[in-house]
Amino acid sequence: MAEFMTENRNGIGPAADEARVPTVIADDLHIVYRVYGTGAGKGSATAALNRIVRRRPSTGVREVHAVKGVSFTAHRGESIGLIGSNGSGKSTLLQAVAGLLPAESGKVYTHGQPSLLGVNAALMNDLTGEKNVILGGLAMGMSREEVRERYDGIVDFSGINEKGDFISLPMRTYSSGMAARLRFSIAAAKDHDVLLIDEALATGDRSFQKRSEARIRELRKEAGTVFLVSHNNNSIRDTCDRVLWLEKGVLRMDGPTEEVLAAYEDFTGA
Ligand SMILES: Nc1ncnc2c1ncn2[C@@H]1O[C@H](COP(=O)(O)OP(=O)(O)OP(=O)(O)O)[C@@H](O)[C@H]1O
Repeated sequence: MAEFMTENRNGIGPAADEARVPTVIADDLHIVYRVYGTGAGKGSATAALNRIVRRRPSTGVREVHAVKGVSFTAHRGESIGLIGSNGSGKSTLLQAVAGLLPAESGKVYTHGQPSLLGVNAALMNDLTGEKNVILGGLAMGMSREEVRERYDGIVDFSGINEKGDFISLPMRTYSSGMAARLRFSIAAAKDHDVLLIDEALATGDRSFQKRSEARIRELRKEAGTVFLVSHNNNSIRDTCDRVLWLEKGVLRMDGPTEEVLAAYEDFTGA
């Protein structure tokens, strides 16, 4: 890994690079999804039954090459935005950094345990918000004592109780925005080595977004690295100092937020 630590892909000189601690290194990373049973026109139940009866293998494996040779080095204290058109590979890259998707080739190195905070982060719908706060805290490695100490802070931050005592109701009674806010609040209660956020900010209302942006800035100060996937350029502008722009799985640009956003806005005509 040492050889990657001096690598300079962010326009920063080797001396400055050495002083900084790398937290995530992606080295020529390729991610390929395989979708089985996609033989054109052969997806019907009758066709499947015929194949089973004749003991023929299922037709067609379609490969989706979602991330193509991406390399970058992230450092402690950085907040990095991931931008790009729909389907450009942002969520896939985030999941690979979180260790949830295997690399087809290339490698991801991480310092510490990355935590993925996405709109799909698993909370239990049938349990109350209160129980989910406790379980979520324990699942992130907090002690019972720490969870107890931070419980009120998490609930206040989420704003779930602003419109009544929702925290004692099952999560299935929450709107999607409320659920996303609670997820963010649980995850943000802990100092993460590497915090990966997928569109979480887009789901809350404006005042919650402001609070989350402030919390992301704090997390950065507390020496973590934050990755944020968002289609909202203003959220990226407010929170990130560096941006990776993916297009069709390829890392098209990696640099300071304003430079990359300007090029991206040119590209999208925004
Ligand atoms: N589970 C999956 N199986 C097969 N293909 C997938 C799967 N998930 C994503 N893909 C494909 O991988 C590519 C990248 O998808 P990904 O979700 O990473 O893009 P994205 O940049 O996050 O998109 P968006 O901005 O729309 O959320 C797309 O072509 C998508 O169709």
